[in-house]
Amino acid sequence: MQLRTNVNSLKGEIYVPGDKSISHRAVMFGAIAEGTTHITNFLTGEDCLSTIDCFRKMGVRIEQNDTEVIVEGKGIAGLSEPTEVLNVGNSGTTTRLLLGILAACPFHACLIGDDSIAKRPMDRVTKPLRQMGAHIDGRMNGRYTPLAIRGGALQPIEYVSPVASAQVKSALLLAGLHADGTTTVTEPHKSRDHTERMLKAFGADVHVDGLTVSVTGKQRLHAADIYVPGDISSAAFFLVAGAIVPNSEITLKNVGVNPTRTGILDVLAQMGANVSIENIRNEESEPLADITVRTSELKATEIGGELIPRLIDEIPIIALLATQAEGTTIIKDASELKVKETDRIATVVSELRKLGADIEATDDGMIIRGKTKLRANHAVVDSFGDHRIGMMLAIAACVTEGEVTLQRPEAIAVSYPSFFAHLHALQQG
Ligand SMILES: O=C(O)C1=C[C@@H](OP(=O)(O)O)[C@@H](O)[C@H](O)C1
Ligand SMILES: C=C(OP(=O)(O)O)C(=O)O
Repeated sequence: MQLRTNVNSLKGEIYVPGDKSISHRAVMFGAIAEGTTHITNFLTGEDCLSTIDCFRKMGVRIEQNDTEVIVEGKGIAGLSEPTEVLNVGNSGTTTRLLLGILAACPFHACLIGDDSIAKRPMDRVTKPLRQMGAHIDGRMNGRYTPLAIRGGALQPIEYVSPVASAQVKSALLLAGLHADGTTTVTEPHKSRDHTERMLKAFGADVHVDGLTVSVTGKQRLHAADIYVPGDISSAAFFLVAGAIVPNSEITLKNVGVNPTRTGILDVLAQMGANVSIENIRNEESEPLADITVRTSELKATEIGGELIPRLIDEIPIIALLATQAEGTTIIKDASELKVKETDRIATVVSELRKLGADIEATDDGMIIRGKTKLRANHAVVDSFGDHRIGMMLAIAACVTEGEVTLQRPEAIAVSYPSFFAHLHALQQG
């Protein structure tokens, strides 16, 4: 696909699609709850459709009409043994959270995904789930898909996770809901807390104490109505675009601003971006706001430590932002990037270099020197099948002089099917 380069201005108002993390959870929790769950502003990205497909294969009735979803929950005991393999597609969240649910189900299920999923470590959940009593087998002793699981009676666990991962935390809490006692998970830094918030909305007893979360076992969930806020990880592409493209002003409406997800806003502020956040509402469950960004003079910054889990999926687009900031930006403590849809340290560095960026990989992040005028002489860049790399490159092209072709742009539909429609609308604005 030929990308639009050297864009003069981006102007307008965008409603980014629903949050991916929250959409997955709404379907999963709805499926194992008792009663009918109504979901609005659901993300129709491929990852969330994989989650729906897996639960339908276990006998759950799910009606999906664009962004409206109705889940006929049957309770955990109402799931049935799938006659087909469960295909998680490209979705790490589906794989890991589903394993947590299946650990409590007394039947056999097989999980497969695409080539990217087959490279991502699943032992971070299969090991503790085995300790709780689930029978799991798979390639490389259960490290990689394909995986087979037979769940059943579970013991609780007190788990100290080596990584700040909401997927690990959520998988163990979901298993813990059905164990015989109290399960606790402690993480090194706080990861996104959508599971904790949504379990409460489904009537569960969840206790949060700093970095430790606990659930008592043998709990039942009760159906809830869930409104999914706009995904800040999708908004991030236009927050950066608005800051770096000349003559721009973009308002992003109804964006989720849960504090465990707003690291990107902290970084934009540190770098001097012209961003205003208005109309913050709904703070009890999942807070929302309208965010406006205007073209900005940017300065370099350092990003690491507890900030990393609060912006982990935004690092590719933050790397682009740093190429347009004066000075040296250092991103560290981010080795988790190596086990995402691609090794995002390697793919960000290789593809931005093709556009002339001064960027180098380190063991746990990258170093970016700015400000660089990006230029391309018929460059061919590649998403490598990673949606966030694809979107980052489309925004990079907006500030590049020359011609840029993007390979495998279709990956973007994993989390933001209307991305190019929104980008074009802002170019007309
Ligand atoms: O729980 C979630 O919904 C997610 C958690 C994060 O992964 P990790 O748990 O691996 O950090 C994030 O990168 C992913 O996009 C979604
Ligand atoms: C890492 C991501 O998702 P997942 O782990 O669900 O594949 C992402 O969306 O950037």
